[in-house]
Amino acid sequence: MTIRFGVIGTGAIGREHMRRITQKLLGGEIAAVTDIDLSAARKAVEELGIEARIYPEEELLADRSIDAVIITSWGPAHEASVLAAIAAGKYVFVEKPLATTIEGCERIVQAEEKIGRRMVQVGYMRRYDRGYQALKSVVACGELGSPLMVRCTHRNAAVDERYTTEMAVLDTLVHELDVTRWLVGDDYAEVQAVFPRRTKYAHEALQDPQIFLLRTQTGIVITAEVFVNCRYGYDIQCEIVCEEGTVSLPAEASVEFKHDALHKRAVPQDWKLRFADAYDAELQDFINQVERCNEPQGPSAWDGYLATLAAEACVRAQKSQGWESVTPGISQPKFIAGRV
Ligand SMILES: NC(=O)C1=CN([C@@H]2O[C@H](COP(=O)(O)OP(=O)(O)OC[C@H]3O[C@@H](n4cnc5c(N)ncnc54)[C@H](O)[C@@H]3O)[C@@H](O)[C@H]2O)C=CC1
Ligand SMILES: O=C1[C@H](O)[C@H](O)[C@@H](O)[C@H](O)[C@H]1O
Repeated sequence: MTIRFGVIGTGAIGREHMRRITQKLLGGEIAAVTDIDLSAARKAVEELGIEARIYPEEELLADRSIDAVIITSWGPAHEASVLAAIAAGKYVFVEKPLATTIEGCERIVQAEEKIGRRMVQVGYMRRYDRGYQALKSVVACGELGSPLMVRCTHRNAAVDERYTTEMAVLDTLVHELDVTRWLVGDDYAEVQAVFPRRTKYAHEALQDPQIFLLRTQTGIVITAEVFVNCRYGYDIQCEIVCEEGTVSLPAEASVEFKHDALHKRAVPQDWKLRFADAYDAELQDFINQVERCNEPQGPSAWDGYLATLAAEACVRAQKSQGWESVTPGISQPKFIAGRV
């Protein structure tokens, strides 16, 4: 059976996911697309050279021939589309964030709870990256003892004038917020923000770089740096310090040069390439589960809620410069309990 997908939002990553499902992955096809700007949807279909229906979101979600939806619209639009897709009985892959408000995430978690099964997978693709999966295996097997500290770095070469101080959390740090709790198997208790000296390459309204301290419920302390005008490339680092040793995310495989008295290797420049295999793996997993009428196995609505909850506390910490607590307002659904 080929899973017929409807895509909601045909911008940068929406087109990326349409291309990978059409040209690379197995078992899925793009049967319908929509966008708040239908001409953008039409252009995306034409560029990909596929036959797909183009119609408003309401019609797409009412179309019984569509098995599942992929939501790659602008973050604030996610909640409404996810809730409508669940109500229409369609499986949902939604790009991060699950929703841009805690209340929106709670409504989605409760909508799933009402039907008693998972329908949603959130696009926190780093859990599908082989390097992060290797990190998690080492921590989980306990050969280094318990994790005590984690050091993360999330650096982009440059961002434009529209990028804000809050987006450093809501768009960027949110990847570390999801993947780190998954790596150490522990949830956050409190967070703090520290602002170093600003780089001259940050536009006037942007604090850059930023450092976040997060303490988990068992006392693990995570230092997460976000630096979005680092100039030299897209540099993602993660080191976990345990009682008897450390384990680090491997650098992406790339050739090494020894030339002209220098020993050098390339730094990745683009998140699309750095995590290309992880995007493929998360969507192939989603396709496979939907094909078997199984619940999605990737990051759940509950994971998406906890990421947004921590992100919201980080945004509060940006303003207060003090410790801000991370306290869930709802309980974990029973059908998700114990799954990390
Ligand atoms: N997992 C990852 O590594 C990445 C995730 N993302 C996430 O994907 C989402 C989209 O990001 P981009 O593709 O970079 O944005 P974009 O701005 O390139 O595309 C967004 C598209 O959504 C459409 N749109 C906006 N509101 C809509 C609505 N209410 N209904 C339908 N369509 C609507 C816009 O017209 C546009 O075509 C964001 O949530 C972003 O955080 C983006 C880049 C990487
Ligand atoms: O989701 C993403 C990308 O995956 C990059 O990791 C971030 O740097 C970017 O800010 C965000 O849009």
